[in-house]
Amino acid sequence: MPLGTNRRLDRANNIADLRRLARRALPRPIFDYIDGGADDEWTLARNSTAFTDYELIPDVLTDVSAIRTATSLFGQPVSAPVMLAPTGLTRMFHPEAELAVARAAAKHGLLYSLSTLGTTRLEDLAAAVGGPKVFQIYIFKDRGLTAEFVARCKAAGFHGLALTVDTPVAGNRERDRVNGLSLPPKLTWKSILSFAAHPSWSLPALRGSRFDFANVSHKVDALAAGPMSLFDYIGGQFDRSLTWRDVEWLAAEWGGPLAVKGLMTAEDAKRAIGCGATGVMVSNHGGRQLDGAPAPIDQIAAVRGALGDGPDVICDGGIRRGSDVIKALALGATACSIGRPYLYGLAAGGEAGVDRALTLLIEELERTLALAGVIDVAKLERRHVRARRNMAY
Ligand SMILES: Cc1cc2nc3c(=O)[nH]c(=O)nc-3n(C[C@H](O)[C@H](O)[C@H](O)COP(=O)(O)O)c2cc1C
Ligand SMILES: CC(C)CC(=O)C(=O)O
Repeated sequence: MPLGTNRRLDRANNIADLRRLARRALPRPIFDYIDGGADDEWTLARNSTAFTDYELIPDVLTDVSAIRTATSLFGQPVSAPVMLAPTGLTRMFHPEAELAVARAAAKHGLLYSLSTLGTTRLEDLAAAVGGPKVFQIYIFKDRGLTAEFVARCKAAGFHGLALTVDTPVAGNRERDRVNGLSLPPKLTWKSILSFAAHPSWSLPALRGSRFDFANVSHKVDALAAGPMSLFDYIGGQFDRSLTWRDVEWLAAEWGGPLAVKGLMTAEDAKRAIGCGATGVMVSNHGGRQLDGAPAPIDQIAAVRGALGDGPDVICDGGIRRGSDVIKALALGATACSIGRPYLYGLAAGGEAGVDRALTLLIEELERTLALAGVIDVAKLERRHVRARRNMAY
């Protein structure tokens, strides 16, 4: 880790500070890949700003000397209602990649999820890091891969699966188009200058591949022909003919905790549970797919209302503060999941940076609970949150 990194991380007071550090650490096309969203990035912005439409209503004089944040997710005990969302291509952001993220999650007792398009083999991750973990599934045109993932996850001891259903085609990420982002990056004068200006990113990149989709590359060698955009990769490989029958098939084949990730409505949430899922991740992929989709936080109360108490309802997207998590829980979520917040930390300082991101969010969450006069996340109720405007929720 470059000298002074720890000091810079310690001085980061919030996720926005870590984002600034990540922006400095990464070549622009790589930062934009993390930070950006689809089309006009309306949904990306809305995911976070929607939290400001809710007020927290505190209780006072409730003796908050002991605060409890523990809960369970995908059937596993976790220390707090925050999980790490799956993110592809993690090695692009730091050479320690998924192992750094999973180690920091395990240190905090939080659930980690590994993407199908991660850059670490699922067996290697499971062998190296204890702690609750979930594998995220993209269904490829080569359907044999899906059955293979299920068998490999069972053998490696993954605790759950998340099936992503919001990516039949790639969202239109214009920052990536403008930057000409490709895998591996094309060497143009502009990209060479950007990489040269960020030696702490570029030198490890020269020593090893940062662009290997480690869990699928034995079957899918699409990148071998040379640089390819993510749009072309997804267009060529992902199966767009998915339907609810595939959820039924996966639930039966896996037989364990399964969340459908990327749905937005109470009706679809009910269908997911009807097909055998044990939970849902209410998500628009962090504003990277359908621009114009509503913010997950605005859908939580309806989804919980439709599902009743049992299933996991995870609010995914836009969370930047511990208080956001508290609002989601009061509206009915079991937990929240975060993507960019930990990736900013990773880019800023590897495992220590992810640790910093998680520490900040958990401290904020505990402080918010104490200030709201609630001693246990399980005791958060609808009356602790109020729509600021005249919103139907
Ligand atoms: C760089 C990046 C890569 C992602 N890769 C995946 C992925 O491989 N599979 C997936 O289901 N979601 C992926 N996502 C979406 C996240 O799982 C999550 O839904 C999103 O980041 C939540 O929004 P947030 O970043 O505001 O927390 C990715 C998000 C980012 C930022
Ligand atoms: C490798 C990508 C398909 C990962 C992803 O889902 C994303 O960039 O949002």
